[in-house]
Amino acid sequence: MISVDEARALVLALANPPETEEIPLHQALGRAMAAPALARLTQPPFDASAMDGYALRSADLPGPLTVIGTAAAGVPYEGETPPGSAIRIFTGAPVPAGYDRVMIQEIVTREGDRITVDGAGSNLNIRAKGNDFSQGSVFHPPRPLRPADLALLAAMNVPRITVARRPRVAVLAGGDELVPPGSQPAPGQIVSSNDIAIAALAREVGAEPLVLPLARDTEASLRERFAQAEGCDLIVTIGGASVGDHDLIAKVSADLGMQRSFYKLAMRPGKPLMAGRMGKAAMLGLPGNPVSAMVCAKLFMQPLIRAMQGLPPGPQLARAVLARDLPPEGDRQHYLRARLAPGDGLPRIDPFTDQDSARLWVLAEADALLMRPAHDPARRAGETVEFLPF
Ligand SMILES: Nc1nc2c(c(=O)[nH]1)N[C@H]1C(S)=C(S)[C@@H](COP(=O)(O)OP(=O)(O)OC[C@H]3O[C@@H](n4cnc5c(N)ncnc54)[C@H](O)[C@@H]3O)O[C@H]1N2
Ligand code: MOO
Repeated sequence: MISVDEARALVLALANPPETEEIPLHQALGRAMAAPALARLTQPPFDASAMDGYALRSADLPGPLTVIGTAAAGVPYEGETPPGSAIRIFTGAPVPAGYDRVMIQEIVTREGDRITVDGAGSNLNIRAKGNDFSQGSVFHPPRPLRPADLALLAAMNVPRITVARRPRVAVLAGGDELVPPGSQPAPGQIVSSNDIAIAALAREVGAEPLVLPLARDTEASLRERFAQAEGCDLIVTIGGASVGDHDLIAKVSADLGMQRSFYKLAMRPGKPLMAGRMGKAAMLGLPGNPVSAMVCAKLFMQPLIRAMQGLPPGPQLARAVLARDLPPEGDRQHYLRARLAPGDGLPRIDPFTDQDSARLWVLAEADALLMRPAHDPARRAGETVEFLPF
C-alpha cells in the first residue's frame, strides 16, 4: 500500500490545466483568477481629503485665514489658492494644489469668511494620489476571491475578470441499501448521506457538482451512471470500493477503461480509496463508510478540485497541544475526529474516544482531524501534534 503523501501526489497529477472563462465581477466571489488584472487607473486619482474641515497651507498657521471656496467629494474647487487663504473641504474631495494639509473642523473657529485654528495635530489628513495603487498595478491572488478582492478589482475599474471554469464533478453514490432522504427505508435499507456531503465538499472549493441518482449494486446500473457522468471533469464514486461481492466499482471502472493510479493506501479511515483517469476525466473512488468518504474527500478530492482551478491544493496542517494521552499508532496514517479548544498559545486538541468510520454525529461535532503518522509512538497530554481544521 502506498503512503498518503504518495497518493496525494498521484491524485494531484490527475489535474489538467484549467479552462478559463470571463465573468462579471459580481459573480466572482469564490472563483480562482486565471489571468492577472491590471488597474486601469490610479487610486486615489488625486490628493484627497481624509476629513471634513479646511484645506490650507501649514506655513499660514494658526491664521486667521480667509475662506475662498468649497470642495466636496465629486465637486472639486477649481480656483486659485493664494497665501493666507483656505477652502472649506469635505472627506473625499480633491485637495487643490497649493494647500498641504486639512484641519478638521472640530479645531477650527469660523466667523463669516475668517477662520482661526485652535489646535495643531500632526496629521496632514490628506490621502496622497496613488497611495492605494497605481494604474497598471497587477492583482492575481493565489486563492479563491474574497469580498475584499472584489472591492479592490472594482476600484481598479476592472468590471470583468478571467477565471478558471468551475470543475464539473459527477457524484456517483450507490448501493442496494440506499434510499434518498425523505423516503421510507424498507427493512435493511438506510438513507443515503454521502452524496449530499461529497457534493457540498466539492461546491465548497469551487466545483459545480452533478449528483447522479443512486446506483444499484449491478454492473448495468453502474455503467448507466458512468455514462451520465460524460462531460464531467471529475467522477467521484462513493461506496463499493472494498473487497465484498457487491463492491463493483473497481471492476466496472476497469471494464470502462479506467487507467488506475492507485488502489488502497496506508490511511485510516479511507484505506480502499482508488484514483485514476477515465477518458478525459479524473476519477476518485471513495470508500462508502460516511466518515471515510468525507475524510478522503477532504484530503484528496478538495485538493484535486483546487488544483484543477490552478489554486494551491492545500489543506495545510496546523499545530495544537494534545489534551490527553494516546496509544501508539498502527501501520496506517490516522486522521482522528477531534474537538479544538482555545489554549495558551496553541489550541488544545481532544480526539473523540470513538473513531468508528460510520458515526456521523461525531463527525458533525468535530472541529478538526488530528493527524498521526503511521507507527507514531504513544503520545502524552501536552505534546504538540498536527491537525487539519474543518
Ligand atoms: N473484508 C474486508 N472488509 C472491509 C474492508 C477490508 O479491508 N476487508 N475494508 C473496510 C473499510 S476500511 C471500508 S471504508 C469499507 C468500504 O467499503 P465500500 O467502499 O465497499 O463501501 P460499501 O460497502 O458500499 O459501504 C460501506 C458502508 O457505508 C454505507 N454507505 C455506503 N454508501 C453510503 C451512502 N451514500 N450514504 C450513507 N451510507 C453509505 C454502507 O451502507 C455500508 O454500511 O469496507 C470495509 N470492509
Ligand atoms: O477506511 Mo475504512 O474507511 O477504515 O472505515
